[in-house]
Amino acid sequence: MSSYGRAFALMREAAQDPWRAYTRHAFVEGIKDGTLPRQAFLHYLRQDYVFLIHFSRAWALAVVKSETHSEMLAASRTVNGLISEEMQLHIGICKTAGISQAELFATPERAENLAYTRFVLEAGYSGDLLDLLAALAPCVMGYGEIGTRLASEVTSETYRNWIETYASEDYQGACEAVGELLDQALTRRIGVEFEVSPRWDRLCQTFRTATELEVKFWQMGLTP
Ligand SMILES: Cc1ncc(C[n+]2csc(CCO)c2C)c(N)n1
Repeated sequence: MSSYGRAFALMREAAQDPWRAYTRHAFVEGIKDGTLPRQAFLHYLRQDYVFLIHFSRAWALAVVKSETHSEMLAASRTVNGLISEEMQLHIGICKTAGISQAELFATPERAENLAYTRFVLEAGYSGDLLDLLAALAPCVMGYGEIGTRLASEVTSETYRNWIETYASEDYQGACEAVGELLDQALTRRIGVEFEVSPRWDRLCQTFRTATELEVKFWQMGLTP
């Protein structure tokens, strides 16, 4: 996991239990072995589409909270990747499954979904780039970790497309870029020994809460 950076490895370690519940959730295992009901997957995708709208807004806020050109570049690349690739992927899969764009756009937002994205946005509104990135990191790196593991353990063709998206070199590169952004943003604002600063515990707590909200998001996926 060191390819996702030093800060991520430390935050992940501090949130070990929820991290495991997130990356090895029954929903994820159902994607791996193909036992996840199609209806649950499509319900998840529709909610995820709404999720990505607000996540794109949160990454746009990261551009606002940037202090250097390289931070702006990394954040704006993620905004672009989200809107032009990840959201398009969802529209495409839903279309193939017979869900129109109009239907997708009209998806009522579930409370678990709202809680997660507004928590992230609030971390950014009231804090600086570090608070925001600590809330954003579990989403980005968690899917990177899930994608890599599932690509090597997959036993079914059913959800191979989804797995390949997150296992792809492209996506793994995006995770590495966010890991580097997090390390550099911390070093710039706190110093190289950021993990001994008074801010560190609170940043780890934000990371942990976002991880717990990812667990609840999977759980929501299992209850259409
Ligand atoms: C609930 C939920 N959590 C994480 C992701 C994955 N994801 C969302 S934004 C982003 C960063 C830009 O690539 C990534 C990887 C998702 N789709 N849905």
